[in-house]
Amino acid sequence: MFQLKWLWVNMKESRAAYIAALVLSIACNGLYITAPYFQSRIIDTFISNENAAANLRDHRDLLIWLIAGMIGFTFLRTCMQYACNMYYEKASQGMVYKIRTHLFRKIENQDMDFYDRYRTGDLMTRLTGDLDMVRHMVSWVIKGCVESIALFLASMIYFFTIDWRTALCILAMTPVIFFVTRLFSRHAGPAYRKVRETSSALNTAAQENISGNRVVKAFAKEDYEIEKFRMRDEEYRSSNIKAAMVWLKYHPIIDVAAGALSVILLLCGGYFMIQQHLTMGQYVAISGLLWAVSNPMRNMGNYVNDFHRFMASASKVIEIYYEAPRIVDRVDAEDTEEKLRGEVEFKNVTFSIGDKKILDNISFHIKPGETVVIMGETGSGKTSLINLIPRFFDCDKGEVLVDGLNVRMHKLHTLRSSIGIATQDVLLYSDTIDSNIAYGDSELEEEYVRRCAELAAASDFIEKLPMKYDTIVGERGVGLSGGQKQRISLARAIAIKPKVLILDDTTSAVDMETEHYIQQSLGGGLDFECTKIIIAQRISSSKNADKIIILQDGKIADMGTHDELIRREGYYKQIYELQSGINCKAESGVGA
Ligand SMILES: Nc1ncnc2c1ncn2[C@@H]1O[C@H](COP(=O)(O)OP(=O)(O)OP(=O)(O)O)[C@@H](O)[C@H]1O
Repeated sequence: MFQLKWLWVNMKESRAAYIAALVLSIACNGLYITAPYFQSRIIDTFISNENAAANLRDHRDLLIWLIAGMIGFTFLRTCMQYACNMYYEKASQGMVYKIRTHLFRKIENQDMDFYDRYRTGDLMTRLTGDLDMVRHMVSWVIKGCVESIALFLASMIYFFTIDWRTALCILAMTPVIFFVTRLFSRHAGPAYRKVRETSSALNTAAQENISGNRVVKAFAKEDYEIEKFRMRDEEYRSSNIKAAMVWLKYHPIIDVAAGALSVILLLCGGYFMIQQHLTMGQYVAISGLLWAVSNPMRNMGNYVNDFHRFMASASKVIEIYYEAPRIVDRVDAEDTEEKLRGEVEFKNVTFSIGDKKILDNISFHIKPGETVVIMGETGSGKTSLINLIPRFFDCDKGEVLVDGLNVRMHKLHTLRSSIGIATQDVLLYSDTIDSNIAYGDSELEEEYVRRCAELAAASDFIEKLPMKYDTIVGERGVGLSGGQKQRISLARAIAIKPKVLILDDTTSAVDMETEHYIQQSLGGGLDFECTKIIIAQRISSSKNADKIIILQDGKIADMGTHDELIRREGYYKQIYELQSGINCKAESGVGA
């Protein structure tokens, strides 16, 4: 029942409103017995009484009071019900708002590996469907249970005050309902957990499909994907049917038991009326209020259903709610704001993901303002290496230092906001080009945004777009070519005036001429001093670098300047010869 405790904790600010709503609920449902009470008094005094005509003549005031009471209490109950629903809504919306904001903050602050563990569709389900179920629990299920219990108790107390024998006969059905509901509850839990899992799988399939629609089209795999989605949909459908069948199996028993109450009343109530333990007015009052006993019995199954749905959803929400990132600010972290110069050093760094060693004993030093190019075969660990600088991951052994201070000792926000990264997978937001470059900084001057675009060789194509810098790019940059997206991503990294600029294969999709222009810009065009770490595969990118690091299977295979490396046998020399066509010429010479 941790889920219920968790709800209570999260209701802290809305607790008063919620308790007020619960109290009003109880009062409202208690008031349901007033109408039958007045009704029975009217019948017994003015209709079925042998002196009814005389009573009507002599006690007209009483009749008026009884009718006024009936209308007055009904009106009061309606007003209270209105206020009560308002409080429920306010409390539940307030609580869900708080949980949703907290969840989103949690997801935002998670480590990189969190996003490997959870799929986007699943996270979306937690933020939407699951949270809605939590709200449903607060504003509907608990409300319904409290109202049902209040109604049931108030009616039963009223029945006992009328005639304990008839009340006991009606109460005799309760154990049957209780037993059946318990049996149902045991089977409903697993069924609804399955529904929750299949719903998440369905959302994930839809999300991955929609975001990967280009690949689907490119491979003409629409039918394959439709079939895959249909299977998820089928699983979701059958899990829902199975859960519904559990309820359907028990529902008739509960319904028959609740319906039997009318027969019991007819037989027992009729008998006790003949025995003069009950008056006609009292019989009518019990009969008129019988629904207040049978409805809660019927509804119990629905509440149990919803309760299990809530338990399954709340468990998923709670999992993320308490998920703590491992990479956080240390208590003794230094605030190095304004002081960073851009010096980067790796000292015997080893890094693994799971059991797999990705980087092994890496050591190098980059002075502020230097340009360093990292090269190596695909999968050699280049991206993993640069990921350690802004602490997207922490290394297992050794130290990564920025300005002589271990990155773990920097405040995360200061460290990351001093590093500009243009990642390999370019992500643009469905917003204007201007907003994408000035990402999250509405104060950034338009002039400066244009300057950054110029440095990234993006201004020419932006100026040709229909709305120029106000052109809205589609989701993830749809509508732009790969090279155009890369250049906007580069402009965005430059716009924060970083102390360390990291480019992960950022110019792989641009033509040689544009790449040359970008190199010139980065070389002397920036109006701020920064260290550049560039992952590249082209010799044209590394020729003028202060240092080139060659990675091979997570180890530094070689390091030096362009001139030094082409004099040595190895990966760099091979790449150099390949790209400058030396081998080809030699080969063609041999063949001639
Ligand atoms: N999240 C991850 N979980 C497990 N292994 C990973 C993960 N990310 C990377 N790897 C592994 O780490 C190794 C290095 O990957 P990395 O992306 O750093 O290489 P890279 O040199 O940048 O490759 P590329 O040039 O293709 O971008 C690869 O073998 C890869 O499979």
